[in-house]
Amino acid sequence: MSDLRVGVVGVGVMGADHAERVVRKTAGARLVAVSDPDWARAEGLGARLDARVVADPLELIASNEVDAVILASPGFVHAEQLFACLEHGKPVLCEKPLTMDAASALQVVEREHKLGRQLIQVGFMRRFDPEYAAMKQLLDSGELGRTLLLHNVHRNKSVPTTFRSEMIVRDSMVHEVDVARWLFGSEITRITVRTPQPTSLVADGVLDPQLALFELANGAMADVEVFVNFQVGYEVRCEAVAERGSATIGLGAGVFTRAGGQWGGAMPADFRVRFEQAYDIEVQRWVDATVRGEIDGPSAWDGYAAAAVCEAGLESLSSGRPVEVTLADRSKVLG
Ligand SMILES: NC(=O)c1ccc[n+]([C@@H]2O[C@H](COP(=O)([O-])OP(=O)(O)OC[C@H]3O[C@@H](n4cnc5c(N)ncnc54)[C@H](O)[C@@H]3O)[C@@H](O)[C@H]2O)c1
Ligand SMILES: O[C@H]1[C@H](O)[C@@H](O)[C@H](O)[C@@H](O)[C@H]1O
Repeated sequence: MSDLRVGVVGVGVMGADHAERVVRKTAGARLVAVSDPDWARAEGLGARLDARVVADPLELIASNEVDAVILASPGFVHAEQLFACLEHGKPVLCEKPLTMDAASALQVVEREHKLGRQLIQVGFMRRFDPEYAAMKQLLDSGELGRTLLLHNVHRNKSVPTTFRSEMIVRDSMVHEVDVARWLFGSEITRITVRTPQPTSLVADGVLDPQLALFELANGAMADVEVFVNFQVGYEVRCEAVAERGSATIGLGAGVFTRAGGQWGGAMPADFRVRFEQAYDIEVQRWVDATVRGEIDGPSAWDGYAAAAVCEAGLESLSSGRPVEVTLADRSKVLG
């Protein structure tokens, strides 16, 4: 069987990381093309990884030389590029968020459904992280009884100054939205986002950190603190509280002081370090499934459901009130 020929669209932080991963760590796949409006960036990476540089992302997607696409462009261009992937029958691993709002995400789900074949997998990589996966296995085993609630912490060392309050919901909190839906196997029906006084280390008007509460259809709840300018390092924790015990992931051992880049031991600087294994497993399983003509991970529906929750979250962020999540009827959309 010949290697899956992969093209990467958008080769900034995440796209360059995935391109490198395809070349160095993924079996059964070959990087053949990269595309980015920043020509110098694409050219540098293409030369280093021996991949063709294509100026127009849509041309890369349409190319007969590309079997499957990794989409790591900014979220606001995902919809157009996903439609192109569907039009050309190209399997695609699309970085989160699927699209910028629930309406366009639902259009993507519907367009894919019409094709009668799942081509889209969404980059909610935490599902592939060995710690999260072990926690899910434990909770699903029923050993701790029913899971009642989740406490989540999501902290980035810092983000670019272009990162606004809405992005904290749509780009960062969206991971906990997916984790909660996945761990509970239930939809989020209501979301409340509140903000304490913001850190003084960001521009005026940026509401960082944020605290959210998710209420799920099965009666469970999840809270999350998202703080994207924590200064110290990258920290993602999740504690599941069940009837007969709790399970926590993302903890180092011992000392609880966080200062000067240290917490017990060293803290990872960013998601590429903390979730390296998750990204590796995600891409390998996506390649293997694509060769079989399937997906093996979060679907377009998962991307849509997360977009719908984030949209309600943004409304709650501005009103401070709980907002019901409006979700299309899955059985009607997917038949
Ligand atoms: N799963 C994760 O943990 C994770 C981590 C970081 C980023 N992401 C996601 O990955 C995507 C990229 O984020 P990033 O941090 O790499 O951003 P980035 O700004 O570093 O890179 C984005 C790249 O896309 C290019 N670009 C701009 N418009 C484009 C277009 N129309 N077509 C193709 N490329 C275009 C930019 O020139 C840039 O090189 C986003 O969707 C983001 O949410 C996911
Ligand atoms: O785009 C990134 C990425 O999704 C990371 O996993 C998350 O921790 C960041 O907050 C977000 O900005």
